Amino acid sequence: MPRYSIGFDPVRKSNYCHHTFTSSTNLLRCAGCKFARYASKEAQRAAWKNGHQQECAALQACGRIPPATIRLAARIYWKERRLTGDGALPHSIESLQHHWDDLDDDRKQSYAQMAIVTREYMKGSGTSIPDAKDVAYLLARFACNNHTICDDELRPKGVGIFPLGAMLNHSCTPNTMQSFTGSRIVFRAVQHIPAGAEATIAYVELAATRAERRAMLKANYFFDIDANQELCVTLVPKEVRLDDTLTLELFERRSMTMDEHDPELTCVDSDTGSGANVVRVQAEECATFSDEETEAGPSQAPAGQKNWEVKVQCWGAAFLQGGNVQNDPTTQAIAVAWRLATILRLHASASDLVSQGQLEACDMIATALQSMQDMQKHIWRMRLLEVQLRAAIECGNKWDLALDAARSLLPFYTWLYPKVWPNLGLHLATLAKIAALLDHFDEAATHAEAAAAILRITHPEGQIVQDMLRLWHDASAELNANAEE
Ligand SMILES: C[S@@+](CC[C@H](N)C(=O)[O-])C[C@H]1O[C@@H](n2cnc3c(N)ncnc32)[C@H](O)[C@@H]1O
Repeated sequence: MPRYSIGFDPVRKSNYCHHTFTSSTNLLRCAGCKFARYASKEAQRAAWKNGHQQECAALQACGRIPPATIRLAARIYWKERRLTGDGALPHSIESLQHHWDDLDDDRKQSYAQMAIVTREYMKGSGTSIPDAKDVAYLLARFACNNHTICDDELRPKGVGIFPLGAMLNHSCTPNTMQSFTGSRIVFRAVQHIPAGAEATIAYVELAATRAERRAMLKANYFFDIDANQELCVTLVPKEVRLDDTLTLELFERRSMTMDEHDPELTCVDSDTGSGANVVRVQAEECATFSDEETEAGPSQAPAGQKNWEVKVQCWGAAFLQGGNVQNDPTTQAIAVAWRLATILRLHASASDLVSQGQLEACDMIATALQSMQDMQKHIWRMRLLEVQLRAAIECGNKWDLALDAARSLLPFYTWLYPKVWPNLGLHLATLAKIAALLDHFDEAATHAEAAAAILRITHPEGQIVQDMLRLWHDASAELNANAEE
């Protein structure tokens, strides 16, 4: 099955080959477009045959680098024209869902404009140009079917269409994950899958509330995780063990009921067990507040002003547990919403500061976390801690703070991700490294061992597995030496 992939721009200071997607410190630059980079002469020759010949001419004529999706669309046409000679796209691409009829007018318009840009760009190659409508549909297909090609630490390198991989449906409790070996997509089982079961992946970030995941899936993939529907599913022909790579062959139409056991995330503190009803009481409450803080407290934002929209439904409970909620839910909800609006504002400002390398973010996050003492299992506490961890690592001298943030994040990730999942493995690896740096060898050994156990499955060829095994070994040796003293 052919695959189509394109690298992101070099402005991201990437050091990977545009054909094989392997990293190298010694890349050859294309003498024509001066954009594409290759790990070897062989890779360069293969890329040339796979569409770079036309791409190179188009890039030179264009004078700037178009966005990755536009380059990918053009590349597919060039590659397929070479294969079929008539410019028609193969059935494996044509049969991918585009959901055109579900798109609103703005999005249709946006794809139509991108199609015009794609055609303009393709003109520079001297080849014939596909119909604008076909290009717009192809771009719509990308949105529901493409995969972001990432490195082992989940940093994006490029984008690709893998027609067979695009057959996998979404589940919030997936049994499979995708990873990349060079430009190849590989699906690995993250749990035991019996023969005949459906293979599923996660289309969206799993560390999100159910309401957020549902909204993202509706907006981008046009289905509702609450609705049972019949659709084409990908089956696993024979039993797959936990760390096996999947062979996907069978397709069948089945009714989907996969979301029944999807855990619902709320901020309800499971220790107290209270508050669950409050979430229901407030289920439809939604308040919009001005971004400006006023002494009078929350106020409805004037039209046109930047708003924070705060949905009370998924987080009101823990905070409200002490209050007499049944008597006055709306007042209570607005008070909570106001507090959360402040937290969201601090989170957004601190994230901006960290991206710009400014380190006041740590103090800002500390203030926001302080105001969430009574919301221990709240999703926004997790997000604040994530920014705090990034900020503390960026500082380079706040390792105690980084360790505290990483420790506090672990229960969230253990709770939200499947037991074997790359984000969980990578977080354990970060935790192990920080603990080792601060001479907490016991903790470093425990987390490095746990990280290696997960990453061995999710990244079997990754250097990170070797790093974790070495760290585990070294930290254990330090512990033994300390015990003998
Ligand atoms: C990448 S395609 C997956 C393959 C798709 N089932 C097909 O037959 O072409 C993504 C589309 O599949 C459908 N889909 C994927 N997961 C689903 C799910 N859990 N429930 C309902 N529809 C789903 C949605 O229409 C979505 O836009």
